[in-house]
Amino acid sequence: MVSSEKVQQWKATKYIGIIGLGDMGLLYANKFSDAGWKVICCDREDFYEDLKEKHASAKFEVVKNGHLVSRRSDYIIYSVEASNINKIVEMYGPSSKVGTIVGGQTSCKLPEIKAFEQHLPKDCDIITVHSLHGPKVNTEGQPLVIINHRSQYPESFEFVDSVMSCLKSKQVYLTYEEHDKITADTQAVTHAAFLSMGSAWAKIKVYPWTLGMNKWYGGLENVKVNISLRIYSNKWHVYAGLAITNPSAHQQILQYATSSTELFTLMLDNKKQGLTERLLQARKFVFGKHTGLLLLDDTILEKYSLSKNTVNDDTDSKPLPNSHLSLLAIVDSWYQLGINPYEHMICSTPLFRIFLGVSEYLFLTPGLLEQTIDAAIHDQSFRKDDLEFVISAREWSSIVSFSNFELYKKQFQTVQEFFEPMLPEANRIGNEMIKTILSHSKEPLTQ
Ligand SMILES: NC(=O)C1=CN([C@@H]2O[C@H](COP(=O)(O)OP(=O)(O)OC[C@H]3O[C@@H](n4cnc5c(N)ncnc54)[C@H](OP(=O)(O)O)[C@@H]3O)[C@@H](O)[C@H]2O)C=CC1
Ligand SMILES: O=C(O)C(=O)Cc1ccc(O)cc1
Repeated sequence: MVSSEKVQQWKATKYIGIIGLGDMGLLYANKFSDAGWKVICCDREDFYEDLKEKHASAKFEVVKNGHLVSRRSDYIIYSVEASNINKIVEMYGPSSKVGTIVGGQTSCKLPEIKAFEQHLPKDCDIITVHSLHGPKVNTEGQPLVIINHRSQYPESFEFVDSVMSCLKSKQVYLTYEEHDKITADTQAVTHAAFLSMGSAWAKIKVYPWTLGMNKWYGGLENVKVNISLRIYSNKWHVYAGLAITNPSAHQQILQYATSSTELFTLMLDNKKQGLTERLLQARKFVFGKHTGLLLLDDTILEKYSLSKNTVNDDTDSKPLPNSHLSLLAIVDSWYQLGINPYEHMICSTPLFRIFLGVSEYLFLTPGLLEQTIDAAIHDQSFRKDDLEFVISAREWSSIVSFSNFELYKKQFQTVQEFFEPMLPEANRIGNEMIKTILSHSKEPLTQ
């Protein structure tokens, strides 16, 4: 434990540098400078004048480029696009002050670590981080991974730990290999599922919340819509970077597409027994040891709809039962890959916990799985949607496995444009929904 005198001395003498003043860089710059650390930031040189003016009254300093940040900082954090990390570290890394500590915020650590090893002077230590949440989520209590990759100075690790402690996040210490394996299981496949839902709706030109009580109605459906649109309201490079640059993620996303295809085929072939047996095995593997309360309650989530309809508007219609293919497929994927999602809670993002929560609800609410299988086999109402969903899941998997950033961007932005008019409203409702879900799960899910 570092003494408070020591921390005060560091705050008075040391500088934290942030290269990349985008959403996450700005979050860190504000948090660290509010906590009394001296912070120097930069973004691209072209933005310097604008940023200097925009942040004129901030507690942190804006400088022209990464060289100027690097030569003065005692801890440098690269908070830039994953696909550019090598180029940017190559550019500014050699300007790092002698003996400084360097880290980054990119979501997959292998390319970042490689870039640091290749371009940083040998006298620099490498201690890198990853906040497992988006820039608008309260940092308190959320997982924050700290990777002590190379430190030759005894105080380096304590220093980074002290700086990070002002985020009040749950600090988790891993190697970069452990980090990348876990986040492939949690983040990458979660995003693949919600990206596929969104692109399926966009392809059939459906805004699901406009169909009244008839279709896509209820708490589980609200989660699907709100989380999907939340992802599409963000920047494509965040999702592309963490999926494409992480080799383990390719396998997870491919399994998700394969599970979707195989379950859908069983539905088309009317193989109720085969479908039931496969899903019961998956349930036993993933939720077999589950005890206690479920994380999510469908009724809590019912009010977070983008729909302007109220139940009374549609009293004659009954919601059509959904096959919930996207949720069946994730539990099947975990089973096929031998992943216990509860073991990854230390490194979970809010979206992953919500995805696990809705899957848990579907598989563990008495009678709901049986009712869903019945609908999947006998009711054709969601067949067209499910077909598009399967195609979308396979498309995303191909794009990721071919490491095609350009196609990823194009596919993402096409869907984004389709939902554009609704994104601000979806974000507002999604934020409220997430707040409610997180406040109902103070303790992370346990088994
Ligand atoms: N957003 C999220 O939810 C999370 C993101 N991350 C990761 O954190 C990193 C940053 O993400 P985020 O803040 O969302 O992304 P942003 O796009 O908001 O921020 C990245 C910033 O870096 C700037 N940049 C690019 N090149 C340079 C350069 N040579 N010198 C200085 N700045 C440069 C970018 O400018 P320009 O836009 O012009 O390229 C941009 O402003 C990514 O690797 C992301 O994967 C991690 C956790 C959560
Ligand atoms: O919660 C999620 O999965 C998000 O979408 C936000 C996010 C994006 C990238 C990260 O590296 C961490 C969190």
